[in-house]
Amino acid sequence: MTSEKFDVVILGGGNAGIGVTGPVRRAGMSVAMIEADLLGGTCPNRGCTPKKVLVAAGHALHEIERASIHHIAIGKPKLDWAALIDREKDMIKDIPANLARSMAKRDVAVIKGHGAFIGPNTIRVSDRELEAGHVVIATGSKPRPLPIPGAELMITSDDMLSERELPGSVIFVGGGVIALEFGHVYARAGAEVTILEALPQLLPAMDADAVARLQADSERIGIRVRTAVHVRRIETANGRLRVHFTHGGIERTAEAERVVNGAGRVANVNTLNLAAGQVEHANGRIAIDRHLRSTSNPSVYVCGDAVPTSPQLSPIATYEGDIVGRNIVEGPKYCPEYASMATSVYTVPPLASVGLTEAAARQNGLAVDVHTNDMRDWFSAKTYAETVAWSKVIVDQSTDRILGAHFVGHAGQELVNIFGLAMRFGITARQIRENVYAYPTFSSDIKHMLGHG
Ligand SMILES: Cc1cc2nc3c(=O)[nH]c(=O)nc-3n(C[C@H](O)[C@H](O)[C@H](O)COP(=O)(O)OP(=O)(O)OC[C@H]3O[C@@H](n4cnc5c(N)ncnc54)[C@H](O)[C@@H]3O)c2cc1C
Ligand SMILES: NC(=O)c1ccc[n+]([C@@H]2O[C@H](COP(=O)([O-])OP(=O)(O)OC[C@H]3O[C@@H](n4cnc5c(N)ncnc54)[C@H](O)[C@@H]3O)[C@@H](O)[C@H]2O)c1
Repeated sequence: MTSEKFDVVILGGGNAGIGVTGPVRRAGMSVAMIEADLLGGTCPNRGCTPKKVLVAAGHALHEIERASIHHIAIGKPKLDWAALIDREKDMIKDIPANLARSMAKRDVAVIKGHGAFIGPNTIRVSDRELEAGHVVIATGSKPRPLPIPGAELMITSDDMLSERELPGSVIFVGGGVIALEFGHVYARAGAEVTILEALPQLLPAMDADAVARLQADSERIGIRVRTAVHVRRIETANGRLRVHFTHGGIERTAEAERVVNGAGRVANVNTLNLAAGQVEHANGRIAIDRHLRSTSNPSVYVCGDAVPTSPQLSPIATYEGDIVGRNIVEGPKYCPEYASMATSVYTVPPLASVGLTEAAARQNGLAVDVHTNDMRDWFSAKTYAETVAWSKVIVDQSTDRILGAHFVGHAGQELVNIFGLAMRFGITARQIRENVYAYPTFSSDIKHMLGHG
């Protein structure tokens, strides 16, 4: 076996891995990227992008549901699920080839196959051995394996994005982002949806008041939600699936055609032979320092969903990849900063969030002004007949800076970015209020969301 030499070998060609290539190639380093499956990874092929195509259809159904408020008469809509899945697949089909072209243009050697360590600076892929100055682990995440009998009967988000037949009923184990986003699409398409969440609150990391609004609107469209459950086992029953769980100390069951693993995702690092790479890890979590570097092997960096401590989001994967790339070029100088990273749960209406929740701000002992608004009576919300239009903005009393902003509906998935920008660049609540906004837009409501100062 011959050994090839590269300055940087990247394991994984998703957002994180691609993010690394910019800085290291600009510095003239030689780069190999090993990708076992589709270039682009989860976000464009099995995540954000195809999911949003389904969400857009759910949004259209939501608008149709409220057409009568605008005095538009429409018959009962009928969604052709198989055609929708075909549309989704068609929209993403060229992405891996386009990315391959862009990596070739960047002079990145893309190698197809599964890479794993055979030494601290050596990676094997098929019958090739790559000697690397630096190795980057950008291998993403996979659904959390659940240690319960019948776990193998569950499907995953990958299956939901591919199955051309709409199931009549679905149970989600876990009430996080995947359950809510897909649950909204399925419920609007006509499926019975049940969500079983272990903790007392859906979307446990999100602001409790925002989640309460979203839960109420999810129940309005027929989604059954049970929180604080303990899922015990799953079994087949007359061609369906039966989930056994306890709720309030009482044994219960729920049945559906499909049961989905929506219980979170864990770093996909267990087939990398980390021991051979001298990469310290415990329970599937690689030990890293604040520069995203392995604490035991200084040649190894980690970025994206494979990082066990940061939010698993596509822009964060790209951002961490860029930081790792810059740390490889300049030495370990840069640390990721997550405080102003906005995120959105693409339900219809969406829940969008940036910064601290109210509970976290209060736990930190900060003196805060909390501006909460139910905006359903505001002109903009009434114009569009919004079912939920809610905001909460948390402002630091001493600095007048934004600490957190949370929205349900009211174009919150767009407005949240304005608040992320304000947080990142220290724009104060007063300055946000003073800005002049195009009218009538949802953004023009921002100044009213912040009270009168
Ligand atoms: C259903 C779903 C919807 C989502 N929606 C959103 C959203 O709307 N917004 C958002 O911000 N985030 C969303 N996410 C999260 C987002 O997709 C991820 O955070 C992001 O894609 C992570 O990028 P990554 O590069 O770290 O990992 P990935 O994109 O998963 O890339 C890792 C790559 O490594 C490859 N690989 C793994 N092991 C090896 C190996 N040993 N050798 C070679 N290659 C290997 C894999 O094949 C994969 O291509 C969603 C996720 C899911 C599952
Ligand atoms: N819009 C987006 O940005 C988006 C969309 C989809 C997925 N994602 C990413 O993908 C990742 C995975 O999504 P997800 O929804 O699977 O995870 P999640 O972390 O959002 O939610 C998992 C939920 O499952 C619960 N849970 C865990 N074990 C359980 C059990 N045994 N029984 C019942 N409930 C259980 C958790 O308490 C949590 O509420 C997320 O981290 C998210 O960042 C992002």
